[in-house]
Formats: sequence, C-alpha cells, structure tokens
Amino acid sequence: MHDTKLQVTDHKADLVVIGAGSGGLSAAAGAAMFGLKVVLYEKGEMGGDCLNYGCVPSKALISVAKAAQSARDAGKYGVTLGAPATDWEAVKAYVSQVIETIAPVDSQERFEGLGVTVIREAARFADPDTIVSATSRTRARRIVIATGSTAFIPPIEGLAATPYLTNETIFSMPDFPEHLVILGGGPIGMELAQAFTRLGAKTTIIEMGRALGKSDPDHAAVALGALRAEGVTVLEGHKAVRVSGEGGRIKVHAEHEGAEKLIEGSHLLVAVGRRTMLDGLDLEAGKVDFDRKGVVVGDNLRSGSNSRVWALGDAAGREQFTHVAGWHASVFSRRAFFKQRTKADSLPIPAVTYTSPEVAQIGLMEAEAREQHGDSIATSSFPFHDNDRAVAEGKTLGEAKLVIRKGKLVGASIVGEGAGDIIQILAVAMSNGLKVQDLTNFISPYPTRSEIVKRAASAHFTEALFGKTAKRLVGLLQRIP
Ligand SMILES: Cc1cc2nc3c(=O)[nH]c(=O)nc-3n(C[C@H](O)[C@H](O)[C@H](O)COP(=O)(O)OP(=O)(O)OC[C@H]3O[C@@H](n4cnc5c(N)ncnc54)[C@H](O)[C@@H]3O)c2cc1C
Ligand SMILES: NC(=O)c1ccc[n+]([C@@H]2O[C@H](COP(=O)([O-])OP(=O)(O)OC[C@H]3O[C@@H](n4cnc5c(N)ncnc54)[C@H](O)[C@@H]3O)[C@@H](O)[C@H]2O)c1
Repeated sequence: MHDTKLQVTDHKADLVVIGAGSGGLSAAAGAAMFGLKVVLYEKGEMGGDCLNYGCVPSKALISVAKAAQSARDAGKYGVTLGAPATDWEAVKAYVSQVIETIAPVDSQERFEGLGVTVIREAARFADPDTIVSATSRTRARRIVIATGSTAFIPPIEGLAATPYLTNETIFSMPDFPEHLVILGGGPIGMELAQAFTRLGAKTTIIEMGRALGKSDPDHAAVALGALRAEGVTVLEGHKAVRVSGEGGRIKVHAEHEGAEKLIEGSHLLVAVGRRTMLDGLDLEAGKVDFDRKGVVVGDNLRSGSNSRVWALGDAAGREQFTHVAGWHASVFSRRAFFKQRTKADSLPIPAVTYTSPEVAQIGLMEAEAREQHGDSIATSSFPFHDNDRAVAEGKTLGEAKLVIRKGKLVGASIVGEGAGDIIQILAVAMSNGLKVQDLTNFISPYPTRSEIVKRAASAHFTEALFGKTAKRLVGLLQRIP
C-alpha cells in the first residue's frame, strides 16, 4: 500500500497573507519589498475577485457595450453606422484578453520574483500563530486575512434548485441571454443590466428597495432614467420571494405593494450583495473573533482577540472596493512596519458606479450631512448642460453637487459621463482638508468636463461675490485712483 499522506513543509515567516486578491497582494508586495519573509496562500486564482470575476471583466464588458451604444448614437452626430450585432464568443475573448493583459502584475511568478513564498492551497488556522494548508505549516509573527467575499445567495424559495448566474459565472456563460433577470439593483446589477442591454439582451432588474440605494437619490434617479431610456426594466420596491424554472426559462415571483408579480426571463443573475469569505479558515482555532460582516477589527484593522491578526479588504467587513482593499494594505504596512497610527477611516472613500452616466460619490451625501450637521450644511451644484465640453460631446446629462460645511467639503456627488475621473480632484481636496475656496483658485484647462468642479465651487461664492456688499465694496474701491 502507498502512503497517500502529503509531505508537509514547515515555514517561519514575518508575515503570512491569506488571499491573493487586491488587499493581500498589496500587503505581501509591500512586506517583501521591505525585505521581510512573506508566505502567501491562495486557494483560487491569483488576483482574486477584482481581476478574475469583478472590476476587470465588468469594466471590459462595459467598454464593449459602450462601443455598441456609440454605433447606435452615431446618427445624432451625422454619422450613419449599421445596427450593432453581438458575437458573444468574441466579446468573451476580449474580456479574457483584458484579464490576461493585467494578470502578470498579480501572478505567482511576479510575487516569487519579489521573494514571496506562494502556496496555491486553502489555508486555515491551526492555532493563534500557525497557518496550515495541505502541504505546509507556517508559524508567523503577523497574519493578514484578506480572503475577500463571494456573492451572497439569499434564502429565496426555489433558488437553490434553479440555475442562476453570479459574478463568477456571468462573464463566461455559454450563451448570450435573451432576457437577463437580475436580482438586486446595486452597482453589480445596474452596471451589468446596462451592458447586456446595450449588447442586445432584454434585461429586468428586481430591486426590493431603491436602485443605487447608497447614492444621492437625485443622482441615482438620473442614472436610472438613462438606463430605462435605453430599455432596462427596473422594478424598484419589488422583493424577490420565489424562483423556479430551468435553463432558458426562469420565473421570479416578486412582492410589490402587497401583491405578487411574475417576471419571466431566460437567465437569472443574483447580485444582492456579498458574503464575506471566512469559510474553512477555522478562526476559532486562531482565536480570531468574527461576525456576519467579517473579521471583527477596529479602524486599526487589527483583531482585538488575536493581536497578530489583521483583516484587509472585503474580509474586514467595511466598504467593499478594490481601492479600499489597497488602502487597507497601506494602513496595515504603515501601522505594522512603521509604527504609524494611520486609521482605516482617516481618509474619505470614493465610490463609483460605472453606468452611463457614471455615479460617483465621496464623503457624506446631502441627506446624511443634514442629518448629522443640520442647518450648517450648504450645497452647491453645477450642471453638465452648462459645461462646454459636455455640450460639444452631446453628453450633457447630470451635475456635480458639493456638500459643504464651514467652507470645507464634507461630501460630493457627481452624475455624468466621466464622473469617476472627475471625483478624483474632490478626493484630493477632502483628503487634504482643502477649503472650497481652494477649488476656485487654480486654472482649469478649457474645455474639460472636470471644469465642473471649479464651477460648482465658484457657484458657492456667487452670492457673496456679486451681492450688494461686494458691489458696494467695488464701488468704493473705484474711488482709489
Ligand atoms: C462584479 C463586480 C464588479 C466590481 N467592480 C468593482 C469596481 O469597479 N471597483 C472597485 O473598487 N471594486 C469593484 N468590485 C469589488 C472588488 O472586486 C472587491 O472589493 C475586491 O476584489 C476585494 O479585494 P480583496 O483582496 O478583499 O478580496 P478578493 O479580491 O476577493 O481576494 C480574496 C482571495 O482570497 C482567496 N481565499 C479565500 N479564502 C482563502 C483561504 N482559506 N485560503 C487561501 N486563499 C483564500 C480567494 O480565492 C481570493 O482569491 C467589484 C466586485 C464585483 C463582484
Ligand atoms: N463600481 C464599483 O465600484 C462596484 C461594482 C460592483 C460591485 N461593487 C462592490 O460589490 C458590492 C456588491 O454589489 P451588489 O450590487 O451585489 O450589492 P449591493 O449590496 O450594493 O446591492 C444589492 C441590492 O440588492 C437588493 N436586494 C437584496 N435582496 C433582494 C431581494 N430578495 N429582492 C430584490 N432585491 C434585493 C438590495 O436592496 C440592494 O439594493 C458593492 O456594494 C460594492 O462594494 C463595486
């Protein structure tokens, strides 16, 4: 008889990282570049969700869909193109090629080149300072849990027995959907609904609350209007309660104002939020406290129950974005290696939904700000229809809205083409405590969509600048020769 027991290699490390996604890779790269001994465990694809099943494929698909939409819109510019036709195999090949282009940055080879020991196996705690996998046992001074999240599958009657797609399967599904029914009107649902509609599918979003419910309501409504105008059916206030069917014929029953409604489609996508991935980690053995949201950590990202352990990215149970996972890695490195006191909530976090128009936000939305600070809140807005570049491009939908308190930004929201790029300047302003006045005191190149920031900031001062007092002052100053 052969001995089937795998040989186990022992390691000692300054840092063990569990999960080679956006958070784990940044933490591992930083530590290795500081000369520390790092062991990185990954049970699936290097690059995690963002590269393989999230940001990258979704943004690639959105670009393909934009190309199709440009062909439809070309007529208004006096250019006639044929109606776009989608070759789903070719689209999938494009999406895969985008992933392959970015993949080397996150690859095992690159990390081994940095000196990291990469173990492509599922990791779990054996005790508070030891991580084990099928063939390894690593004692570590510090342990980072960066295991991400997975699609939350709600306990809806019939769902488990019905074929459904998630973000892990939709970008590689064999057939292009005739009618894609989507549970959830969050960023995933909205971005993919528009993309598939533009590529020629019928799409229906079933959302129990408000679509883009975390965004400024007025700005969400602008995006929603644009999606509906392109043919996306968005059923707000509809709660999916029962699902049935088989491949190609799906039925969803949704409750709406006390009545039940039947929605039928060919494919079903579940996008009702994320479940933190802590399965199989044996956190009890590691004496690491966790709850429904993730590993329990404060704004230092460190476990209170096992101080060797840190949690980054989606696993930390906070905002779930790639840039947040990257920021968490930076907070970890500053605290663990440089003994700085940086906190995870020390910078405002921007969020962008990449629909057309994009919806971008940072800090407090107007309603939240008024709730927290009452009448001391002012807002200042500027519309894209008064932005010359937007007019030239024929894309004038949307506006920028600044939320201001005592001369400083406490938040902002932009809806419009390129909003995600434009919000960057507001992120710099808020992160560095600039005054709203500072946003008027620079030369913004003309004609750019980003000029909208300076115009929205200037609008805040219009009354003061051109009001009675200013007129009187200018009049007085004219007497000086
Ligand atoms: C469709 C979609 C679109 C998105 N678009 C955007 C976007 O445009 N912009 C944005 O900022 N964010 C976007 N996100 C969110 C973003 O993908 C996540 O916030 C980000 O990937 C989180 O990074 P992470 O490092 O925490 O986890 P992940 O990237 O999920 O990485 C975790 C890794 O840990 C591994 N792992 C788990 N358990 C173990 C174990 N026990 N042992 C070993 N390995 C383990 C997993 O296999 C995985 O590779 C999107 C998400 C989705 C689903
Ligand atoms: N552009 C981006 O940065 C981007 C894109 C996609 C995803 N993400 C990240 O991934 C996270 C998850 O995205 P998501 O869209 O899955 O989740 P989400 O939590 O943002 O939205 C899910 C929506 O589903 C609804 N819902 C829940 N149960 C329902 C039911 N039974 N019937 C009908 N509606 C129901 C909720 O009301 C909610 O509006 C986001 O919050 C974000 O952090 C980011």
